[in-house]
Amino acid sequence: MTPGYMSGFGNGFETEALPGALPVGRNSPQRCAYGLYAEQLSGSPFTAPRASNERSWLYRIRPTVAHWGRFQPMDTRHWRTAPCAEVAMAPAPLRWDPLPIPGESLSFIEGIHTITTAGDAGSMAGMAAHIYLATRSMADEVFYNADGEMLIVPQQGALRLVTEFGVIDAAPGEIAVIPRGVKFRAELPDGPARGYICENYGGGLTLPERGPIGANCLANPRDFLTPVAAYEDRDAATKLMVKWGGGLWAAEIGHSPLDVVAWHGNYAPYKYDLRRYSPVGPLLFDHADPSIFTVLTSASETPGTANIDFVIFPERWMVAENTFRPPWYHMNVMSEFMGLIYGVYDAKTGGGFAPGGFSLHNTMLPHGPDMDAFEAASRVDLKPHKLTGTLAFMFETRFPQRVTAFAAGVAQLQQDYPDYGAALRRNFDPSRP
Ligand SMILES: O=C(O)Cc1cc(O)ccc1O
Ligand SMILES: [Fe+2]
Repeated sequence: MTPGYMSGFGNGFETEALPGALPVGRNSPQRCAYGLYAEQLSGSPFTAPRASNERSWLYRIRPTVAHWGRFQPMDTRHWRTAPCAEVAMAPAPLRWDPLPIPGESLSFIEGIHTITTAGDAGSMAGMAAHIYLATRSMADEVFYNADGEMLIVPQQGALRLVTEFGVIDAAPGEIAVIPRGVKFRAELPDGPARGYICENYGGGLTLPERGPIGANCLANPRDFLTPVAAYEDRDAATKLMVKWGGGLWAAEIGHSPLDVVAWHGNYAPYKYDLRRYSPVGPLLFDHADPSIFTVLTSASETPGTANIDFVIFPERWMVAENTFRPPWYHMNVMSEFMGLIYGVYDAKTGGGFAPGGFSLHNTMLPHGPDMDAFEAASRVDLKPHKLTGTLAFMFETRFPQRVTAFAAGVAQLQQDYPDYGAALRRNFDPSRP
């Protein structure tokens, strides 16, 4: 089965898997078609301004209260939630080799390994950066996250996300976003899978303003795809898992809660192919701030200060004249978690930043190109040059990120990375302007 999608970002969508399942011109008829129940899922406060007001109406076989049970606490394994101060780490740049996918049986949920947490989930501010390592499809298990929205970045192996709203297939190079409160199961159509997750405790991810860029380029709304309604009518023992208040809880219920026959609204999961991103950049000289490559942003209450920016470093032409083209050396009030989906990242050509690996350049910690990248970029003949076959990304947040005990202790933490700066040679010669 190939999932069907509707195009557009944040549209008021409507979709029905059975004809006439959606009420016409109203949300709550006295009796819904086919004996369905109507249920509203609100992603924003009822009174949020129109531009940020998010809700959908779901017409389902049973309302969520009937999918409910007595929840028992589950082992959270390697999943952590902010605030989480497990270890004190000296200020240093940090980088990890890819975590291998283990041989043991791990579902998408069981395989979540938190690397950093930031802010405070209870205050609905901040985020966590996770790696997922999955070896088995979820079967008769459904999950939803009350603590945050999940931005999923596959790096190896595809995911099939069977959600209440419909089915999303996401392969490396694509991303999928599951809003807070949306139930889903993750299946592995190609076998073992690895990738990154940004768990967003704050306001929902949305498209950034384009400002003087105008009406086109960057991430274009029509490239975002939301699934058409698809439902399961299945009375079978099912484990419903909920992440709530930093804990994981499970209840046994007797039916699939993915039973939404029709829905309408603007609060729904979606996917996006990062290769559709149309970058805009420096055409003559200098290196622009990475904010030009923002795909999605989660606003905070302070204008211009994102709770999270999701930024990519895609294939693109480098044309700037008399310019050091890779990222400059810098210190940033925002903290930067980076991952590499494939290829080579232009600031780290020394081989230490591998696809599937990740790095953390925390609040006000200095970082920049490694020695190989600096030497090559300062001497290269500056012809127009295309960076090809590369896709890196950054989860950037206004909050400092705290490393988990797992990430601080794992064998893939590169012990020598904090010293890469020391390899940069002194070139100063006062007699040579
Ligand atoms: O540190 C990094 O590699 C990410 C980054 C890239 C860039 O082009 C400018 C600033 C920045 O933080
Ligand atoms: Fe940076």
